[in-house]
Amino acid sequence: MSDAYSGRGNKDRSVTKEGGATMTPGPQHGKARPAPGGPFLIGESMTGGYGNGPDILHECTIAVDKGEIAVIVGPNGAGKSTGMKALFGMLNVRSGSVRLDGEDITDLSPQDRVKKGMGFVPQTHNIFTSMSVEENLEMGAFIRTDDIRPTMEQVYELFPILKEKRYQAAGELSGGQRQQVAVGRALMTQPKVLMLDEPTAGVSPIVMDELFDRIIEVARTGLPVLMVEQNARQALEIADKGYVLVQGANAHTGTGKELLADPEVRQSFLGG
Ligand SMILES: Nc1ncnc2c1ncn2[C@@H]1O[C@H](COP(=O)(O)OP(=O)(O)OP(=O)(O)O)[C@@H](O)[C@H]1O
Repeated sequence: MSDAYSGRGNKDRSVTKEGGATMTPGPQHGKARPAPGGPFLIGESMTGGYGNGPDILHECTIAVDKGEIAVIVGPNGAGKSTGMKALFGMLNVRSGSVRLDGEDITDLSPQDRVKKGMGFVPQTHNIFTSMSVEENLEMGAFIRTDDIRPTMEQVYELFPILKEKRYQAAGELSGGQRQQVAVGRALMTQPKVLMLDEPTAGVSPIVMDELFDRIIEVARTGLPVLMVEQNARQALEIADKGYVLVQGANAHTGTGKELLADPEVRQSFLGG
């Protein structure tokens, strides 16, 4: 049983009781099973903050495994984005560690983490607005030296509207389409794990549902997806694993289903 799954932060009030959890949770979008050596990507007991500033994260543990969708939810300012940034190497992690496929990457730069297989889509400024859709995808593949066209075709298959608009400036697209460009751009590196910071920010409920469908499709290919979401209820519905963060610490951890059914989570974070 992995500590990460039950959340090791000492304030964690996991709905999944220590030792009692099962590793076949929720929707289970992919066929892959969790590796015996621990989750594919894990930030374990991360404590840290920005620069020399105060700690924002307090022994925060976040993990995602192959074929899974893991979501981070919680109130505004809880440290959700900060948790993602810590995993991606954009934060000073003062204690705790980050491991990718069993390798300790705590000291690697974001650039080196990309080379190791991390795909990260930040919350804002995640596309080049004056460039065409296709140029954005090409930019995404900048670290590759092999033929990128098959990957581009896969992205166009996943997001057909992008193929239609491939010569259009990305800045002219709708909010939901821009998010598709951002996700597509990250997929162009052929990442081993995909991290999305609020992929549905500012889009309509219908577009949100569509984006979630595409994200499920991505996860079904076996690619682990970790995302921060404001739309907690909808995100937990598609989550194999959910983390509720409060004040930079794990407050509740469980399968999406478990969290949705937990009276305290419902009361405090899902509007009853
Ligand atoms: N670049 C930064 N430098 C210093 N402090 C920051 C920085 N970014 C965020 N913070 C602080 O870290 C805390 C957590 O912010 P964070 O953006 O991680 O929360 P969040 O849960 O993602 O919130 P939201 O849902 O509003 O996006 C806040 O107190 C915020 O002011």
